[in-house]
Amino acid sequence: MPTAQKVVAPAASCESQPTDTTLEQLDTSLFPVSIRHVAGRGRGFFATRDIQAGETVFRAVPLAWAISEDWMKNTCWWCFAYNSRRGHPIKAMDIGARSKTLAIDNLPANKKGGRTAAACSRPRPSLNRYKGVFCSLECHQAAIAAHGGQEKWDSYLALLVGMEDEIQLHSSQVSRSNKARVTPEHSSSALPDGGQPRTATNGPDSTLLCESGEKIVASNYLDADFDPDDLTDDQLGEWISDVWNTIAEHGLFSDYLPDSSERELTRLIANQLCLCDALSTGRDSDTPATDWQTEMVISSAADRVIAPLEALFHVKSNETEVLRASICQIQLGPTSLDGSASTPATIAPIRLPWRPSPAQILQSKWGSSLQTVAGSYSLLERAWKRAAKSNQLGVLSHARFRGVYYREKANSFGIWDPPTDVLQPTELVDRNSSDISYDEREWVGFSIYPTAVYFNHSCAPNVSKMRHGRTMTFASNQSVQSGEELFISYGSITDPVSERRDRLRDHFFFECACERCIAESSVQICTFDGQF
Ligand SMILES: C[S@@+](CC[C@H](N)C(=O)[O-])C[C@H]1O[C@@H](n2cnc3c(N)ncnc32)[C@H](O)[C@@H]1O
Repeated sequence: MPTAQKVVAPAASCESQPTDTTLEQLDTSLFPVSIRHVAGRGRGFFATRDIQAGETVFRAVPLAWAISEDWMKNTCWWCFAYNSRRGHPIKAMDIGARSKTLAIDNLPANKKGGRTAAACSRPRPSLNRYKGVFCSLECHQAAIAAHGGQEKWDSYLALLVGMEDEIQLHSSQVSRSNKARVTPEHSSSALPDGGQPRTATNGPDSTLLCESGEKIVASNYLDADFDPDDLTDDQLGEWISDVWNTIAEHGLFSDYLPDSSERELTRLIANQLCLCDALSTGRDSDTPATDWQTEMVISSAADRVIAPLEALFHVKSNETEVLRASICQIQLGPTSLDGSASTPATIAPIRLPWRPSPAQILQSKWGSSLQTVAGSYSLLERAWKRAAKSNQLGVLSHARFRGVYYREKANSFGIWDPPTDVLQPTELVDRNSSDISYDEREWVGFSIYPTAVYFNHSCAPNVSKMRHGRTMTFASNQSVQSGEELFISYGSITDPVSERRDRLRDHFFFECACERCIAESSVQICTFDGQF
């Protein structure tokens, strides 16, 4: 999301690979669509009958969302109504709750503003307020209901305030450096090499410094037969989970201050976790994921959303891809934790060769790629602990956090004002006509529409999106024949092919293989058949 959030993006991603039979079950008589598997693109929406231009083909309500930090006072937290000039009248924190539960710790202050002695060992009361607003009392009530009642809503606000407090605290502490540092207990003295900084390794020809000070040519220690692709996502997921246990236990990356777009994503994750818990109350957590997907599509027709809570625990392929890409580098780390550094890392098929120490994680190149996500998790975890009545918030774990993070990273919809798709049907006729510029619209946040995850992208889409309040409606912008695939666009489509494809790669991590790109490209396009 950090890079992708200013782009109109689709929700996406399902982590389990359902069979085609299951996908066919997603047919719903309420919309003229079914979801099928298509070679090269994973799943997609298909027309189940001839569709006229302008017909509604699908509708979705959001599961979670985050309002941009810049427009919090101007955008209704519930219905996304945007008022650029005056903002909205009802402030989330003015309605009763602040004095009761929002202060992180309602400590008595003495007359000079200091705290009493008894209070000194306790956390400071919050100086921050959550800036979110509502356009009406109805929206405010709807938000409370969605969270499962006043107490849970107040706790959620306390969490957001806790995040502000942590950000403020860290801004002052980390203003000089936004990089993760090795804290004393995990510092260089804990390194197997006795404090020598280890050379970052870049690949088979890199060197690293061992305990003995001896430089090892890493390529000597690579198993020539090893192929990271031989490891399944589950195998990698197990190892990733181990590493994250170390990260969480030792509070690694807590020095890292996420930037504003990462904070927005972190707020969205907080929102999703709290809403999921509220929505899941009383549900059978053993319900298979595919049944949840079916239910999600059907409930979408009734403008309801249900929470695919247990789906968060499946390892996401984009998370394992990150590891797979740098797996050779990881194996080049200090070869053992017991000091037998000259023993080459052996590659076990199921478990990777070593569980890195905190210092090794901090210093490894792969570890630094975790900085953003682990730093954001650490921020949320601290805020979670700070929040009054945090037991009302449900459970925060790195598995849940990672589940949402990797699932939604590139798969949210931008919330724009005005709320229409940039591309209108008439503009499709003449692709040379100037696009309504994204600059003419305001990006006020982003949201997750889990039932709309199956729309694939085309640079000549036959479906346009229109947001009505929080509901996203998908309508055909041309006539579509039964059996044809329905495509939306994931952003502006008026750029030249190379720019369009670069943007999709950078923001959504795939090579566009739409018909228009193929027709306009001289290069061979590789397609992807997997799924997030
Ligand atoms: C929002 S998801 C769409 C649903 C997805 N096909 C699935 O099965 O989960 C976006 C993903 O679909 C695939 N995709 C969508 N449009 C594509 C296109 N034009 N060319 C290639 N792959 C595409 C990419 O893998 C992309 O990451």
